[in-house]
Amino acid sequence: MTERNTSTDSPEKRAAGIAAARLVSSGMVVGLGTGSTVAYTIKELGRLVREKGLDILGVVTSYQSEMLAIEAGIKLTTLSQHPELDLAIDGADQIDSELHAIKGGGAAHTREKIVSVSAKRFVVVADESKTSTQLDKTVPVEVLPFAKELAVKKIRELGGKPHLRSAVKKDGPVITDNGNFVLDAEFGVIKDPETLALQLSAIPGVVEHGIFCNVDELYIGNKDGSVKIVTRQK
Ligand SMILES: O=C[C@H](O)[C@H](O)[C@H](O)COP(=O)(O)O
Repeated sequence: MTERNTSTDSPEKRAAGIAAARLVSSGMVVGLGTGSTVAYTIKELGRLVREKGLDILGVVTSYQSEMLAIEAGIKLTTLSQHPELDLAIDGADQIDSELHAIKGGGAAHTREKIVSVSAKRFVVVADESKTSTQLDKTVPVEVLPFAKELAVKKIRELGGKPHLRSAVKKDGPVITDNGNFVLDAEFGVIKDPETLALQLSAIPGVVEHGIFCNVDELYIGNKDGSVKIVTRQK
């Protein structure tokens, strides 16, 4: 697992995050992702709520995005109250040319996947450094603590090298918002993300993994403030 860069002062991330906020209009129920890029979207939506009367409901994907949304003044709802969302916006750790993404650098990918699949449209915001022709970053796999050894064995059988993610400023493993462990699995270049996604999902005790095959659009921010939009070919 490479070190997480959550710098909050990035012109590229800001450009992408703010551009995606323009997709949101009054009356929408919006999935709010987790991480430093979508944080710009959440703050911008908060500004539009306060200054322009934007009337939306948000569904958060983590404790972090919940706190940010509350601070921004965005009204929140739940998937129980609003099971179908108009739009979900989130960041990614890596995204390939066919818009397969790896997420979960912040261990939020389980709720992020549930929220993104609940949305009619899923938009990823990122800077250029996240783009790649093929996926080759470690894949975060959230597992029930009870199932850790089985998951390690099964991931090895799939050709992966799993490592239990360790906490920072706490001894022992990272515990997700759902009370589980995260295995970061190295697979080298992932030639067929959709097949690997299905294989990981089939392991008993795997709660969710970080391969996302449901991205509709990618907003790539540049230093000069411009944004390139890539749409998935269906
Ligand atoms: O678990 C975390 C999420 O999947 C994030 O959306 C992802 O790690 C990207 O975060 P950032 O925008 O901070 O690079």
